[in-house]
Amino acid sequence: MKIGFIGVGGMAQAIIGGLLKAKTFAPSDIIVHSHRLESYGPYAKAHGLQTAASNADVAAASDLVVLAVTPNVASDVLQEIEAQLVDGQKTLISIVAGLSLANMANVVGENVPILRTLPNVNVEVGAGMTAVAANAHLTGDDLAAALRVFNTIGSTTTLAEDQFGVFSALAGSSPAYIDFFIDSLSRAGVKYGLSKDQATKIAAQATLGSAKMVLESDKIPFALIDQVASPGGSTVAGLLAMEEAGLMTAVVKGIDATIKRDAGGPA
Ligand SMILES: NC(=O)C1=CN([C@@H]2O[C@H](COP(=O)(O)OP(=O)(O)OC[C@H]3O[C@@H](n4cnc5c(N)ncnc54)[C@H](O)[C@@H]3O)[C@@H](O)[C@H]2O)C=CC1
Ligand SMILES: O=C(O)[C@@H]1CCC=N1
Repeated sequence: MKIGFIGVGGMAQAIIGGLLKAKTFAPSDIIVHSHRLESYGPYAKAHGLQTAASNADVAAASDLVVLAVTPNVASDVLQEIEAQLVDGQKTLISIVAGLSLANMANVVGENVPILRTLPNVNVEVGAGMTAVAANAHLTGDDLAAALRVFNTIGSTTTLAEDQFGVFSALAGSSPAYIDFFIDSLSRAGVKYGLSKDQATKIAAQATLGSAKMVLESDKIPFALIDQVASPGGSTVAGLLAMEEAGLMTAVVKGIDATIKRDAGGPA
């Protein structure tokens, strides 16, 4: 089975990196094309991937065709590959935020099996979180093959398309927000004399462990907060100071802005 990527930017490289680490595909079964050979050529060579001369050539050579371009060019690119997809023999996988199954079918035809996905950058280390929605033509072994791509590089969840906006904020964009939090913790460590490198490792490991506790213990986050905050202790003093500075409101406002922009609002 061959998988082709149209667009070889940050997200496509995160997916390819995860797939290579998980050995889901051999490098020679991954085909790439983007619009600037000088940027994707050296990347493909370094990882032993095949390159194609055009978007249409990627689609012609692949069983799974991953659309990984920015939303503003997605429709034009789909028009370029429509002839390769129209007979319904290949599966189109989109990672484009805000692009619906109906939008895609309007361009490539109603018979094409399509998986709409919204992965996050953590797929690169096999710890991704990907939302998926399949159209009616993607079933059986073809659906299993498309889902396997994302199941080998993290978790997947099937989602109604009208929930992709909130998912995109909570999982697609949130690695940036969580990294912002880790960097803020780390900076506070630097304020008190730790080196940036050591403070970042400490903050990142604490974040990783806390996420594991939420996923693996049967406790909700608030119960875990109470477990850490000793009566009369330092943690409750910190929590109250963070809340006075508006941490929860800041996070919710950030998610509001993310969802608004994903829905086509102003930047
Ligand atoms: N960065 C992230 O964490 C996530 C991104 N996404 C989606 O992934 C898609 C790509 O995002 P990024 O990788 O962040 O952007 P990027 O700007 O890093 O990559 C876009 C790629 O598309 C290529 N491209 C542009 N026009 C093209 C054309 N006409 N034909 C072929 N290739 C073309 C560019 O050369 C580049 O390789 C977007 O639609 C975004 O919504 C989805 C989930 C998470
Ligand atoms: O920033 C963006 O538009 C994309 C969508 C989710 C993550 N990155």
